[in-house]
Amino acid sequence: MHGQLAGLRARMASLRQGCGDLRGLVSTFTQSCQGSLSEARGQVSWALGALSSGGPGTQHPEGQQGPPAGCPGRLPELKGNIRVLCRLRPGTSSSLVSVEPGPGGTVTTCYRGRHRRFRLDWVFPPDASQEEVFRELEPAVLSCLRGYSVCIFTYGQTGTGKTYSMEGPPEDPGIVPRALQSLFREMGAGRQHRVTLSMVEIYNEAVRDLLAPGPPERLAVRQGPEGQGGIQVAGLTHWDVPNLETLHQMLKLGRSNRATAATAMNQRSSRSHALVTLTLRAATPPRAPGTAGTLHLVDLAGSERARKAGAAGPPRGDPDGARRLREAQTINRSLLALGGVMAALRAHRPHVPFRDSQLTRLLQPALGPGTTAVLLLQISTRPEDLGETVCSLKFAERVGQVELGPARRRRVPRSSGTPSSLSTDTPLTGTPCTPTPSPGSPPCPSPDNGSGSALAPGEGLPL
Ligand SMILES: Nc1ncnc2c1ncn2[C@@H]1O[C@H](COP(=O)(O)OP(=O)(O)OP(=O)(O)O)[C@@H](O)[C@H]1O
Repeated sequence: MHGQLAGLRARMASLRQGCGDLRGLVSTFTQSCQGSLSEARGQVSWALGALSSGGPGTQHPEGQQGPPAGCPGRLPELKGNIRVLCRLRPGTSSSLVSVEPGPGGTVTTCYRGRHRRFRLDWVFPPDASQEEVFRELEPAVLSCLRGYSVCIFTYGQTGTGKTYSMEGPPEDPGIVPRALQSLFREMGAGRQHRVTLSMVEIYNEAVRDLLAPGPPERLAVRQGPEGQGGIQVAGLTHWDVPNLETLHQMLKLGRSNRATAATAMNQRSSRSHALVTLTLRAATPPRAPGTAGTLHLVDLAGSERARKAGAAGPPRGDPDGARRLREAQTINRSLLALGGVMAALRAHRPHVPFRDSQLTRLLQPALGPGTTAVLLLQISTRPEDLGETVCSLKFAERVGQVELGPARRRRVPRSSGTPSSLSTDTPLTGTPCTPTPSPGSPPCPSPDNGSGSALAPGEGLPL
């Protein structure tokens, strides 16, 4: 009898535990349904309002502004298109390029006697401040805290200000430092999120870990396990970031490891594509699944015509010139591959050639269904750059037609390990650690266990 009673008690306890688990799940599910419903309601009412008042760009009744840019409720985002912002580099102004700045702004060019007008989601004039540019991106950045995947990438001819917009000088910081500050401010002192960072560059088609404890080595990129999608980068280090200060130090370290060189077009030209990935995993109530948002900040190397950039036809025995030429060729090839991917996505082709370059392979999860992507196009107004300015604008206009679908939040099971970097659905592996890097000296991580971390136009683009 005693034995049977003890058995029954144990079964009762386990049933109670099961009931508790179930209650937790039901309550999270209800909350998540309510959140999605109110988001959907907001989208529908905003869309109806915009339709009845004649579409986007029309005046809203007083006090009834549309949802802020980048928020899921915005009308153009019902289809989840890639948003395209355009920033003009300050410098020689020319009557051949004129702009109507602001939302739904335009850039008009006159090239070889032909006028063309490009409409973009937002146009920033040459005197736009770093603050103005970031204000337009901030809602998208903050949505990562709620589990959305956001990718912001800069694109444009060499020397047009991509790194300036992304990083900015210390006295006038750009998107990356502002985004980090904004995220940490939003999380507040009683932080509910675990933040993880990784940083890679693609130099001459080699993927390198900019935050590796030793000298950056070439990392292998491969497809994730069958059926789980995603990309894996073997040996990539992910770092737990305890605070904003540490994050800034790590980014400074990563930037100093990035390949740059002087060219005829830019004294400090980035010779590689740089990808910074932050994963923000929400701490969750017991037994409930959490969310893991991802922010990808991508500073692409600039497209360049080899001759103009001083990289063409190096005299014999000029190793630097030969190196610049090879860099320019690989940069242009990978940007061409990006154009190919965008063209396939735009046309909803069943096969998207993500495998054509390391850049597109790494960007695959960031351009997947349900992600939010923003392209910041940088252009020059100098008459001698006009051909490339028109080329970049054509590229951007077509990118703006790519539909990724309405943004979706990413849910993760409670017990997952290291957050994935560029992946939305790859299993999480690795040994996270809490580094305390000091400027100039690499932090001391426990790199991945070797099984691979989940990573989740120039001339004539094929669009
Ligand atoms: N909005 C701006 N205000 C002030 N200076 C700017 C601005 N945009 C660019 N610059 C300056 O122009 C120069 C080139 O900018 P930057 O290095 O950011 O170009 P890039 O597009 O990243 O070039 P690359 O592709 O060669 O790396 C820098 O000296 C930068 O400070």
